[in-house]
Amino acid sequence: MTGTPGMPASGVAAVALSRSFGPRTVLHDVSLHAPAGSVTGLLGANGAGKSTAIRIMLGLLRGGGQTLFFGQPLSAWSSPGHVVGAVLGGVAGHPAHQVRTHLTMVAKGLGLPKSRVDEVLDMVGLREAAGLRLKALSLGMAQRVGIAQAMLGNPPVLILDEPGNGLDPHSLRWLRTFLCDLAREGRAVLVSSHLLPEMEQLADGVVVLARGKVVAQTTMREITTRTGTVTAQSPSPDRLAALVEQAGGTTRPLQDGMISISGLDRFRVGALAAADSLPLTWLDERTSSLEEYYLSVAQEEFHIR
Ligand SMILES: Nc1ncnc2c1ncn2[C@@H]1O[C@H](COP(=O)(O)OP(=O)(O)OP(=O)(O)O)[C@@H](O)[C@H]1O
Repeated sequence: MTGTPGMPASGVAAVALSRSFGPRTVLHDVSLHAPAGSVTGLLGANGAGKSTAIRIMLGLLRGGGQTLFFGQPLSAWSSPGHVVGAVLGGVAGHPAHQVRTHLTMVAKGLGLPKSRVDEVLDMVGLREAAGLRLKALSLGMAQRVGIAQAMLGNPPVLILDEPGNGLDPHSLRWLRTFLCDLAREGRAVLVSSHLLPEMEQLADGVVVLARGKVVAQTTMREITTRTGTVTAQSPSPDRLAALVEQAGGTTRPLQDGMISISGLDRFRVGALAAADSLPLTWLDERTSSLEEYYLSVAQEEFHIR
């Protein structure tokens, strides 16, 4: 594997994706990296460009830029189905075909034995439903069949476009566990979504798209640690505020001698108070949610143009 200078050789990396429909540019210079061994969330409001970016990455839609799968463009791999599995919503098969028939046809196209169909059906917990016709599948079952199909070639990269849409809580939990397990096995999993609480539990890293541009790419760990808020209460709130501000934090008075502190974590605040023999009657730290982070970086989405 040779790779391309400046582009990550692990997982899937897209550089400078762009696309216009007529005079309208809907993707501008979008670059993102979904590393191996983790789940990366591609977040954005309706129309932000998530599906367009994914389709260009998969070579299903023409567009500018380049996408590398483990260092190589998809066209350089002899069998793309063994490199990337895609779940783009629904099952693209004949509605009258049974699940097993459909998957067997796809497996054949990939040069895989019939036994692989049973393996992927077991993987998604659908062995019992193998005889159902595609048109009879519930939304959750259809999503699992789509995932089984994507997993036939045992690809190291899985890309899913809004896989959680319309799923009930059981199916959502199943999906979350399944995708996390795939990532722990070393695969790169890229998932687009606007379900922020769901992504908060699922993703290791996020890329935020707003109006066709990447406005942030970071890890969940960064989000929850960097933007936390500490609340502290002391009999001398002014003294505590002065200590915090001298140490580089910012403070805001609340009710009952409480102050809200940002820029320092609770350990630092506790240590500052102890060093000054200042009693604390309350000390609490609340980490930021993905939703708060998302709204802070993608806030222009809500400006009326
Ligand atoms: N074939 C097309 N012709 C014209 N405009 C299109 C076409 N496909 C997408 N668009 C436009 O491109 C923009 C991005 O669409 P895209 O489907 O990629 O967004 P998205 O983030 O996936 O949104 P959603 O969450 O609603 O699926 C939208 O404004 C959409 O209307």
